[in-house]
Amino acid sequence: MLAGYDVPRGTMLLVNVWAMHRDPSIWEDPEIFKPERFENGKETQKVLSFGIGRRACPGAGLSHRLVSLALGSLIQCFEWERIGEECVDNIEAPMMRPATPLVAMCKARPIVHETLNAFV
Ligand code: HEM
Repeated sequence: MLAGYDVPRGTMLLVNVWAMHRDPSIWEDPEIFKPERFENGKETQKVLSFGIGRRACPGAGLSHRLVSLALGSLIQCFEWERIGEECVDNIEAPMMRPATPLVAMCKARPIVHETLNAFV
């Protein structure tokens, strides 16, 4: 029995986490980018990107660190610029890709040259 439904043993259940993460009965302004909603651990228990419970992703801690490191490095080491004036298109294509690719220009910041020069 699961949420009132009789689910036979061995049934494969697919959870629509995409829809749950955009459910207005669970989130305030679900479509708005509001990273502050997660400040001080608020709302983090509602994020299911890594699953939940006994079969949750054991790589979640590693992934959080790696994504933070990669994003931080991209921001710290490069200056980023859009190459057009059009607004960023948030419409998604299947598999959560943007429907229109975001094309940007990046330029290494001086810290990158200084760091690389230190090794030559
Ligand atoms: C952004 C990166 C990642 C995401 C979004 C992600 C997401 C997930 C999800 C949704 C599951 C299924 C949980 C469930 O069945 O309820 C899972 C399972 C799993 N993940 Fe990840 N994962 C990521 C990275 C990693 C990494 C880096 C590792 C290993 C180093 C890893 C190892 C595993 C393993 C072994 C399972 C199976 C756990 C089990 O069935 O008991 N994942 N992951």
